[in-house]
Amino acid sequence: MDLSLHGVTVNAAGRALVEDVTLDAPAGRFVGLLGPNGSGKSTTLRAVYHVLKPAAGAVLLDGRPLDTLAPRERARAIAAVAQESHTEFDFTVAEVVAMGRLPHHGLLDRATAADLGICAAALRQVGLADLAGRGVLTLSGGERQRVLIARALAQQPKILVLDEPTNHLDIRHQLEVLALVRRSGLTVLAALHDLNLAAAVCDTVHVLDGGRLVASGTPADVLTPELLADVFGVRAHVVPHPASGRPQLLFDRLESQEDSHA
Ligand SMILES: Nc1ncnc2c1ncn2[C@@H]1O[C@H](COP(=O)(O)OP(=O)(O)OP(=O)(O)O)[C@@H](O)[C@H]1O
Repeated sequence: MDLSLHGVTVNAAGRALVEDVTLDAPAGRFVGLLGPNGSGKSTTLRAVYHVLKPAAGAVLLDGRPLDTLAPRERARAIAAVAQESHTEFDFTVAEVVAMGRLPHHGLLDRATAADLGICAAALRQVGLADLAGRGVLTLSGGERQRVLIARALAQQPKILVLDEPTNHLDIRHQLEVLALVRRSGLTVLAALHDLNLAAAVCDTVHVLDGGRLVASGTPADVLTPELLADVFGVRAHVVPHPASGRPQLLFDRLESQEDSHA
């Protein structure tokens, strides 16, 4: 399913948090949303998973405006893993993942054998099958993050919206989760802070700065030393990864940046 944003503006507290954002996430592509802290990544994603309503513009699924879809239709199309989504209730891991099946049933319907199979497969995919009976409050931050990804996969959406999906994950799990999401074949729109991971995994990236899109294209086109200096205020060298050929960034030490300001 194609996801596109057309001129999306989101206002709050009397100002535009994001303004006139237009981007496409074509079916099956992994699209990264990059930008410094406070640049509007989460706000943009919230407009996509319908927690915030754009003041102008539209979010389109296969060309249909998101707000013309019924809530259940939206929930079947889009699964989101938001930043710091946490629960105060001590549900088991299996119960949290089973919540991903709700858009496919009524709230009071019992889970079918097929649902249980889908949930078990999602937990296996994130490497947490052994923790199905554990209370989520007893999990580490990284384990909890993987449970939320399993819940999103169990939802069997067409589009995955991920806000910092590798937050809390160690390096092996960062690579595994992103590879798993890529293999899923779903349309993915993900806010990512790690620019090297973004360069390794994204088909296209879009960079926000001060609530506006300032660059869009392939990681190689976008992640240039000039953009990294202008938008992130860092000096970086871009080198090809020796195995994949994808761009990788080597950052200068802070001292040498201070020297350059002297
Ligand atoms: N409800 C709100 N009311 C007022 N300001 C808000 C609200 N939500 C977000 N903001 C502001 O909007 C800007 C963009 O926030 P957002 O969370 O989208 O940025 P981000 O790029 O995801 O940042 P980070 O990388 O730090 O997670 C920030 O300056 C933030 O303080």
